Amino acid sequence: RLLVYLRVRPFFKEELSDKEDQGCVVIEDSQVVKLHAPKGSATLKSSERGIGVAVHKFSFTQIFGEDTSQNDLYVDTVESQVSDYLAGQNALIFSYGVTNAGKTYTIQGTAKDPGILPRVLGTTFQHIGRCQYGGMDLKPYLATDAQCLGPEQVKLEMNARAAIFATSGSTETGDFTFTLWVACYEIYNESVYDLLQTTSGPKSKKRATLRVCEDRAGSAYVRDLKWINIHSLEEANALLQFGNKNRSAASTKMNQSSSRSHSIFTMKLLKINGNRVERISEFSLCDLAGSERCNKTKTLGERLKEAGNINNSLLILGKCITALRNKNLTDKSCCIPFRESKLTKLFQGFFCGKGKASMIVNINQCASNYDETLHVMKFSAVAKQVVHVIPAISLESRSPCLLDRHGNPLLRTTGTDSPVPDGYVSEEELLDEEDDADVSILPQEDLLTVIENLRSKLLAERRKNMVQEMAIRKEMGDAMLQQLMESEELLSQQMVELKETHDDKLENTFEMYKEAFKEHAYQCALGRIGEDFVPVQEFIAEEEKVEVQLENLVSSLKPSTRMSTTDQSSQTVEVPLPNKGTEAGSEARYKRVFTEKCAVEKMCAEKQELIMALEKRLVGLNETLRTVHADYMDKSAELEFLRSKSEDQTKSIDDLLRENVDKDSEIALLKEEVFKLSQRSPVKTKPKRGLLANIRDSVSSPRSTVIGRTLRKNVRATPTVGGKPSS
Ligand SMILES: Nc1ncnc2c1ncn2[C@@H]1O[C@H](COP(=O)(O)OP(=O)(O)OP(=O)(O)O)[C@@H](O)[C@H]1O
Repeated sequence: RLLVYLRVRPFFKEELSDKEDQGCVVIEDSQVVKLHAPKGSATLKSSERGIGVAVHKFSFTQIFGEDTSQNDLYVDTVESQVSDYLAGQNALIFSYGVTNAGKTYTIQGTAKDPGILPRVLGTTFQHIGRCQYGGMDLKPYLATDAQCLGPEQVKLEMNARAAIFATSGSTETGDFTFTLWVACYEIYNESVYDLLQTTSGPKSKKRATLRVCEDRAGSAYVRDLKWINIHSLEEANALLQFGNKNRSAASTKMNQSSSRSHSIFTMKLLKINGNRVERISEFSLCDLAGSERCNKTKTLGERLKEAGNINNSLLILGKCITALRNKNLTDKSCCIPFRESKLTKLFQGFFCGKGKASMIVNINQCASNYDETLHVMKFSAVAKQVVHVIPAISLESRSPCLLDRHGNPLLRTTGTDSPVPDGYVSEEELLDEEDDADVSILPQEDLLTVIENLRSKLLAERRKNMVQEMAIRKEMGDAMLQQLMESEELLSQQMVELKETHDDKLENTFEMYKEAFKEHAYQCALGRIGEDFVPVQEFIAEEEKVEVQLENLVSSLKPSTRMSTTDQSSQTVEVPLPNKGTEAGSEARYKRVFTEKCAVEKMCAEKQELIMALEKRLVGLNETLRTVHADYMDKSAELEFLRSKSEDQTKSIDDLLRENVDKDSEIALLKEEVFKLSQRSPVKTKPKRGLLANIRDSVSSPRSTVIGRTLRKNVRATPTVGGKPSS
């Protein structure tokens, strides 16, 4: 079985302060972990709608919590594979997870706390000890073989070493039996780049891309990859640094894409007996690109590009792993789409008997990453069920072939020879050589086979492209739909918020008016009280005075009634006139009342001003209200537009899917037709150039339309009249 380990990264301080710790990852025991969907995650929302569940349970070969040291991880995961590698087996370790989950930390580690790779190198050098092969003339060749280099080539190898280590590269000679060669490369956007390439040309020069080819036995290798012979752990570390520097320099050019490229470090250990290479074992470590599905913040254009390339490798890896799990393979690997990406092409051997592969899954525990982490875990669950169904090839049958400096077989080492006949050129190599070799020199049967192969390859390629396009379109459609749904949700949320603030504002305004009116009424009442108010003592004093005056009046009237009426004219009626003291009191009272009246008037004027200001504010608020209302109407219209657009998109996706189904059936028909034609018509030997042109024509236009193909076929099938084509 494929060994699948899980490593959980500890939280960073910033993550804790951002409340990322919501108990999403719960390690039950050394093999079982539970994932709890946090608030706001799509998983939780779906589960609330009755789709899926909020808690998932996963099991692994072994789980490493956040306290696991680099050494413990190494000992428990890789050490046994390193022992196998030193004994001659091949091994592959790859790390998988989202960006920032700790993949690079696990593979490379830090200077203080080295990861798996430096530890593997350390163990290897410990094993080799002083038994190193002194020369530099035995080097790995293609996928599994070795080459004996001539003096000139050795010189070149020494220069390559010197360019990296800045030393002469000379080594002591002695009784050595091992030699270690390493290479380092990355795959970005389906292009392979050498990370040990020393730049000699202009800085702006584009990095050279390398090709993935197959050797005679069908094993994949990277052509022209730089292999460096290293003699110590220090050299290994220096080389790693060199590779990392190259990677980061390139990543700035590629828009910080280091986490979106797969970086692979491969070492080949040659065991040498005298001047014979007894065996070669390979150990590869791959730091995969971040597995996030790029549907969060990227623009559609970017997403399309990456969905079609970088993540395509991961997609194909996922497909291969799923197919490996599903298929009970016997000896065929054709159903597994290894060839659909560079990464899987290179990994293929490890799933088909070349060696053992194991995967370290890295996750962080952040709530905001939950959905992506769940995706990673689901992938891992499938991977864990992969069984290495093809038995490992025995060491004897893997004895390398030794070639001379020109690549011709020098001598066969022990073990059974490869069943592949000498002079056999693999299809891949044939295609690779297409630019500089004339295939028409091949015998007729071979040519026919090549044509057949090319034709089926072309069809497969077209089909693959179509399927890929469909997948991309579907992903795009889903992403757009998701985006539309999100914006719809956002807009309705905004609307609710707008309504709420609007209501709040209205309520505030009403309250303000109410208060103002209350205040106004109160002030008016106060004013009225001020006008009518007479202090009680004054009132009583006044009452007493009136009584006294009345009494005076009554008493003064009494004698006059006793007098004759004739005297009435001369009689002076004593009208009670205010005495001096009473006059002064009235004046004072008048003054006080007047002052109070003035104060009240002033207060009234102020209140009037306040009312005016409030009225003005009310007008302003009404204006805002009107604007908000207009905004609201606009947003509603926009929402309506987006909704109808989304419906259109869904409709067009449906059309495309339908179209693709039609295309599939068309391909099937064409295939049938081709098959019938090839059976019906005896093959005519065509002139070399013409045939080559035909092959090139059919190979060089994989994207030509169905109509184009039909036309070509018709032209070829046109009957000839007197040896000349009829018009
Ligand atoms: N187990 C761990 N213990 C302590 N720190 C860790 C651990 N794992 C990762 N880190 C730290 O977390 C950060 C991110 O890790 P790393 O760069 O390895 O993530 P990654 O998955 O490789 O990201 P990318 O895909 O971008 O390369 C680094 O600073 C690393 O030092």
